[in-house]
Amino acid sequence: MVDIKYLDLLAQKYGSEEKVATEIINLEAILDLPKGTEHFVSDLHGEYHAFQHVLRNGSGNVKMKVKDLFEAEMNEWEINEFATLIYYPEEKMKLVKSHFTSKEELREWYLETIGRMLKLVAYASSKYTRSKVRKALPEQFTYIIEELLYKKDELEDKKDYYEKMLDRIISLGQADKLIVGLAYTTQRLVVDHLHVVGDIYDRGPDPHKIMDTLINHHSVDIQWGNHDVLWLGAYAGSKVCLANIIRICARYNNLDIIEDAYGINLRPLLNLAEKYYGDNPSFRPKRISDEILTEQEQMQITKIHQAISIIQFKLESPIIKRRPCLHMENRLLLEKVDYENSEVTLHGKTYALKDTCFATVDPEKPAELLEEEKQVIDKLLFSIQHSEKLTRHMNFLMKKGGLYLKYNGNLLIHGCIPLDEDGSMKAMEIEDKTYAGRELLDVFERYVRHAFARPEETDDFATDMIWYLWTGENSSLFGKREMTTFERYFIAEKETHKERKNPYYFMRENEDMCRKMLEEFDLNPDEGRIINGHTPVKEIDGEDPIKANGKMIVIDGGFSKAYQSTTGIAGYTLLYNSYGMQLVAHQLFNSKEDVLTKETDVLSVKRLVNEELERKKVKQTNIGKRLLQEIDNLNSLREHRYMK
Ligand SMILES: O=P(O)(O)OC[C@H]1O[C@](O)(COP(=O)(O)O)[C@@H](O)[C@@H]1O
Ligand SMILES: [Mn+2]
Repeated sequence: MVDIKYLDLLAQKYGSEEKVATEIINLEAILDLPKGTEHFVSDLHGEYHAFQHVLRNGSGNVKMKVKDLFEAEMNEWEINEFATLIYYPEEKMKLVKSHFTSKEELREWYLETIGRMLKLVAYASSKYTRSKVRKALPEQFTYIIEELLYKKDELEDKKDYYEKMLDRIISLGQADKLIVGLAYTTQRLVVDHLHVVGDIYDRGPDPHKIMDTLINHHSVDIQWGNHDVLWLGAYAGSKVCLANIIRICARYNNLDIIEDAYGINLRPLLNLAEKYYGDNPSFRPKRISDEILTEQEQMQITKIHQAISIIQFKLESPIIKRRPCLHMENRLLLEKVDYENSEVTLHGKTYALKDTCFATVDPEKPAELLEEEKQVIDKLLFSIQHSEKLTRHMNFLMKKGGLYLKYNGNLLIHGCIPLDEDGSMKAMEIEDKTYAGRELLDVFERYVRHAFARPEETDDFATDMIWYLWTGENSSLFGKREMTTFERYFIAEKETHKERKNPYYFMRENEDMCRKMLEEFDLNPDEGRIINGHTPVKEIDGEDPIKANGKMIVIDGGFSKAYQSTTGIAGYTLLYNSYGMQLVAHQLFNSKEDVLTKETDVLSVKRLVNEELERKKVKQTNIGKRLLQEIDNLNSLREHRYMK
């Protein structure tokens, strides 16, 4: 049954039969174009520069296209230099231009470079409609570029016309801007859509810059990682999440993110830290190699790190007590400590404590915050909830993000789908109802959205559930039995540091299990795949990121510098274009300067995940389905309004 009101609205939009017909023809043409390229990244962990690099080179896609076009006329060095110009046009142009000694030389370079860039843009845009390409062009040059792009050299007089146009661009001093514009257009065209499979935040120095990049990106979605949810939780009013994000920033020497990027005053916390804490080897910041810190700076961070960790441990206690359904009583560690003998008993075994810093802990009421601690955390919460930039970033995370995504037949999820040992979906009882599998993830997400919409409520169930998503056994984002933060600070025995993983992380090697999980999400197991982040793939030990006969792909390859020694590489990305899926393993990214001066583009090794038997078209994608629906509606409009 056609909804008449809806048709009225459509009729207003199109106005005439010809316009409806034109739109139908247009949409049908789009359906037959090859599917656009999807780009998957995960576990960026604040490594903005490395992320920028894979975005700018389209995971090697830009260079591949340059080679396709120019291999015959350019040598390897020239190809690399040209590719670098596409990645970092402003900086590279400055370097290149500094070598020229005459105006004529520069003019020649402009003519050749702009000519090549136009060819590249034409090639990269061949699978898009003109209107889509137009949107990717630099606004101020749209007209000129379109003239140049769609030129036909055969006509002599036209050739003249184009040469004149290029000459004028150069003489009017517009060539640099045009080159920059064309470079960004190319970057944009090689990747149609970006998926970020979680963990933008923590450990690395620039998550806020990544967020700004994503906000400006033409087409992106995000599957929240446990670290992203931790930041969402803090913003949504969870004090324990807030203590965690500051603790992690202190641990990795990233307090600048809190202070400078988000404008939060850490003075009250520092005062508290100075009052109660001294040096402590367990709390010295990591990652001090790239930045020399004075002894005094290190000491300040060490003290803050202790102060906020103790606040965190104290804040965990009341949540665990008021939420028995979370079954986290074994994490009431401050209560378990024997303060007199400085030891703790875990799973029946007693361990000596080391590097303790319990100056603010009252053994009688270990989880009680001092008045000063209360004030500090309340002030911090007020500041982060009023940080303009953080508000923007968190709203964006909510708008573009979710716990999982079904996209073009695949399931994208940061962590796991909690399973029992026997491979069934692990059930959890929440507020008197039992959930498992997809339903469990859906209810988790509802709590996140509920808490986010009510930032003034700090102790309600939904807010506590965000913390559970960070650290709880049944959390699809964490997926481990317990988070052993306390043990790693205070107990030497490594056996206590182990975080036992949910069976999912072993069973995902099995094809049938992956098929079952795809079905749980109503996806076709013959065609779909699960795309995962979260657990670093240890290439170094021979671990394969492509699992379960290609049904499971794990793309956490270690953008995070802190984890690169475990993985042996510097991150994976996944590309999915009309020909199939390819996994790209990236080698270490040193710096932009290295790329610019030595043309040492990060070496990337590509591996085929699958090849499509027939080139995939837009009509077989999510967007295609939407377009088909639109065409249906337009046909109804024609039938009901114009065909009498
Ligand atoms: O390496 P760190 O800073 O000690 O952090 C370890 C903690 O991070 C986690 O691995 C979670 O972070 P990831 O999502 O990046 O794996 C916890 O399981 C663990 O307790
Ligand atoms: Mn993670």
